[in-house]
Amino acid sequence: MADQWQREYDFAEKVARKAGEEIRKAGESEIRVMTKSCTVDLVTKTDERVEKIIIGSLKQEFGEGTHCFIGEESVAKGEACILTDKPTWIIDPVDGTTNFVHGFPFVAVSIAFAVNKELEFGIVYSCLEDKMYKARKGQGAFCNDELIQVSDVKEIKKSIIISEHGVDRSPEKVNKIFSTMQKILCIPVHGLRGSGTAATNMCLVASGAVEAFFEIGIHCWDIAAGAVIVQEAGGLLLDVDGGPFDLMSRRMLSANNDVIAHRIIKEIEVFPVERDDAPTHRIY
Ligand SMILES: O=P([O-])([O-])O[C@@H]1[C@H](O)[C@H](O)[C@@H](O)[C@H](O)[C@H]1O
Ligand SMILES: [Mg+2]
Repeated sequence: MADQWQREYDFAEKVARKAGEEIRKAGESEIRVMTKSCTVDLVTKTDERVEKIIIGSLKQEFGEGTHCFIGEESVAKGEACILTDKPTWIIDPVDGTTNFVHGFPFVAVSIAFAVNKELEFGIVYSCLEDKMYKARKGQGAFCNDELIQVSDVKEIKKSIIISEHGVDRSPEKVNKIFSTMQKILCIPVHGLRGSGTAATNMCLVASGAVEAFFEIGIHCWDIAAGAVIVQEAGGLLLDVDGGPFDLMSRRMLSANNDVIAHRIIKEIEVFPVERDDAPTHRIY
């Protein structure tokens, strides 16, 4: 069916815009900060409220029980994080919570939709910049309705690379992250960056502002929507060791092309993380 999931796609954009408005308004008043797995893993009442608004609106539009949901704050409260073949929404209500708390101006709403474990579309609304990124499988990627494309740079020495350090601050992991960054910086690349939101980082790859973004320790809700947007903009997704991308593995490299991707992979010091769908999963 040609327009299958079109209603879901259109509605997701509306919901993302509404969620972004809520986040912008909430940022104008005092923000109540709480923590999750550790003292640097922040969450606010806005994260929880916006997730409820998104899931509530989707249930109201498409009916209770027709779709499954994986939402960052619902999983934090103990809901399962298992991707099945059923139509499933994968939601990060506030990607860049630390940015939101500090007033650092990159915060995104990330909404993806998967069927038979395949991503059908992704919406990333970078709400403080008012940039609506979206992509549907096979139909290109857009920012504010303009077609976007990854950069055509193939020389690593002419690239900008993004990585992030996440919230797990165990010294062995931090050492590996910074050792990787040092090696990449000294290739040398033009620069290293990080916006503080994985969803936005992926949109920066998709729109050609940077050549690659990788992270070990991200979650499916941080990257599901961005994954469609990068691919539809002509980029690729891989595991950080060069194997196939696995949404639930918490390991992801997105790049403009395979030359840049494989040059970065040579430098990445991989460390173990528990999968999102592991039965004993602890949230980081
Ligand atoms: O917690 P959150 O702000 O939704 O998401 C975080 C952001 O995407 C950050 O860029 C990334 O480095 C972390 O790994 C994520 O957990
Ligand atoms: Mg996130």
